[in-house]
Amino acid sequence: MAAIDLSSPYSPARSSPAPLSARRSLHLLLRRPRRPTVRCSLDAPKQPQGPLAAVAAEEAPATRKECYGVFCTTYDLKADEKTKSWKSLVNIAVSGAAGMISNHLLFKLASGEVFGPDQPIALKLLGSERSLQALEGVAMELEDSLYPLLREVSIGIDPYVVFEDAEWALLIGAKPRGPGMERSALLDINGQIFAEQGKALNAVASRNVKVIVVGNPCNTNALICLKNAPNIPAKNFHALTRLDENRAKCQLALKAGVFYDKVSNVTIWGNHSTTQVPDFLNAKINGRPVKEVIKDTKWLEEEFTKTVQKRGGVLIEKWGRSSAASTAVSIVDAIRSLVNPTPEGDWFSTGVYTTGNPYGIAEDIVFSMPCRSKGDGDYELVKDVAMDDFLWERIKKSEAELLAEKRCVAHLTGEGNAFCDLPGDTMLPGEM
Ligand SMILES: NC(=O)C1=CN([C@@H]2O[C@H](COP(=O)(O)OP(=O)(O)OC[C@H]3O[C@@H](n4cnc5c(N)ncnc54)[C@H](OP(=O)(O)O)[C@@H]3O)[C@@H](O)[C@H]2O)C=CC1
Ligand SMILES: O=C([O-])CC(=O)C(=O)O
Repeated sequence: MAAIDLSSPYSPARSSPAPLSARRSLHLLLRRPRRPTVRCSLDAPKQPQGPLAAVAAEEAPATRKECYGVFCTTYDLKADEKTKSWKSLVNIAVSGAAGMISNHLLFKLASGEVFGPDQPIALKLLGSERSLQALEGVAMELEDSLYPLLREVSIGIDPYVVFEDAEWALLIGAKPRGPGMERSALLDINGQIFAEQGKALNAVASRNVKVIVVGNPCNTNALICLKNAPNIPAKNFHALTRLDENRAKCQLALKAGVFYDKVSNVTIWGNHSTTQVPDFLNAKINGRPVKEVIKDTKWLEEEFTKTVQKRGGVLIEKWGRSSAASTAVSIVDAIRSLVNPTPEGDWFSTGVYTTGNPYGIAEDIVFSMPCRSKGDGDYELVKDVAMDDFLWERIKKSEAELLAEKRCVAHLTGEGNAFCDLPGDTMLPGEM
């Protein structure tokens, strides 16, 4: 059995690379000032649940060895033939972990389909006071799923604790835009969340943490986050536009009558909003330019573009809630595109910091562009894509929207007073 230091606020498996004899445990991590980690069981008899469990345990003597359930079992992985070739533990932080997208994503992460069957992971789940109880439920479901690669689960409400040593941060939690709410108000409320989380990542995450911002408006949230994390390379921050790319591939496949694995080189340019530009000029079907395969230019310019831009809203009308499962799949795709080499000749779309971009896009915003990866978690921009007037005109509109969003959050990026002059038709894909 691994020795357990209950006087330490951190678990023995916390540092990375973790010893392979790492303890599998479920922690409950609460607000600063940091407290001793509480190891508790979600089904422990006579133990209070939720925040009370932490309080009760905190009052307990430091030597009290409370530990229940499967996450407290100590495994000597070296002794297990199957795990001899496993890599070091990877710490993955997820915010909005009790939300709908996370409810799909966490199980994919734990199954091994994202990082691979030889990659043990620790999940560090960020919620809030309002979601802590639900977060415990999520942790219980993870517990009951018996994933061999899931070595550690922590839940908490303080990003400075939950993001400690995170090597990936999947930032999903954000307030949804309610009826009658101005987009500027949404930018401000969510911007504050991402400013705080950027600061927390800057303070406690791995220096090379890769950050994928999902919570909307994700491009500008990503910009706010990176501006508040000056010690982390700006290049490491992404805004999720992979769902838009997947939606575009699906529409092109439908129109051409092919399966969607025949569609490649699809770029989403710009903002994850209704100004996004799905690029059919450079996209390919069966290795041939889309325009050679789909001769209906009017459809490409009008219907295809609009369908992709508004897909999220149509789905909400039908389903009554926003895309959650397909968003989780697209987060998986986005991560896999960074940890696996991009197939020869192809690329993927992701919203990245524009500094030094070769396309003439305004500097200092987060803009979706075509990228490639060697599979090391990093990426490079694809430089040789064609541009025409149709594409460029629309790219400039999305750029203008992002520049307006940026002016609106200047108070959160350290660039002075905010001035909000957002274009009237600015909308998220999920809005109609
Ligand atoms: N980029 C993309 O392609 C897509 C982005 N999205 C965006 O992802 C985000 C999450 O979506 P989804 O999981 O479906 O949403 P849910 O409503 O299911 O969950 C969102 C989570 O956000 C958290 N949250 C943070 N701050 C607030 C707040 N002020 N008020 C209310 N909730 C808050 C809540 O968790 P807690 O209480 O724990 O903080 C909640 O669990 C949304 O912003 C959505 O617009 C959705 C689809 C596609
Ligand atoms: O607007 C939303 O919350 C949903 C969204 O981003 C999408 O479906 O692309």
